[in-house]
Amino acid sequence: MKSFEELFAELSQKAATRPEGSGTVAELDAGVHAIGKKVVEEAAEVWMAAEHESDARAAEEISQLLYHLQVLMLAKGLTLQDVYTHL
Ligand SMILES: N=c1c2ncn([C@@H]3O[C@H](COP(=O)(O)OP(=O)(O)OP(=O)(O)O)[C@@H](O)[C@H]3O)c2ncn1[C@@H]1O[C@H](COP(=O)(O)O)[C@@H](O)[C@H]1O
Repeated sequence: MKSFEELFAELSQKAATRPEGSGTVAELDAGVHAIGKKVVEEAAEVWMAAEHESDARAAEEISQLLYHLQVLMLAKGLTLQDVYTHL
């Protein structure tokens, strides 16, 4: 288990060091357009799980959406502070 901040730190490290086999690196290489499509797909899965599946499934889908949002932030060069400033 990890926090939002801990995941962002881990993904930032992956983006910088580009380890072999990292799905994050592959997704970053696919670019903003592809990552954006993944965000939309995951958001739809969150909606479907929240409406039709268990709370546990909804939580899992939400975690995946948060992951893909963080990858999009990294692809755009956005920091946590850039986002938090709007909360
Ligand atoms: N939290 C996540 C995470 N959430 C979702 N995903 C990715 O998002 C996909 C979402 O699953 P779906 O079932 O919706 O997708 P799918 O359509 O079956 O998958 P694809 O065919 O599109 O890959 C998963 O297959 C993962 O590729 C994640 N990939 C990585 N992480 C974490 O990110 C960190 C870095 O991971 P790597 O870069 O892979 O080392 C690690 O701590 C991981 O636990």
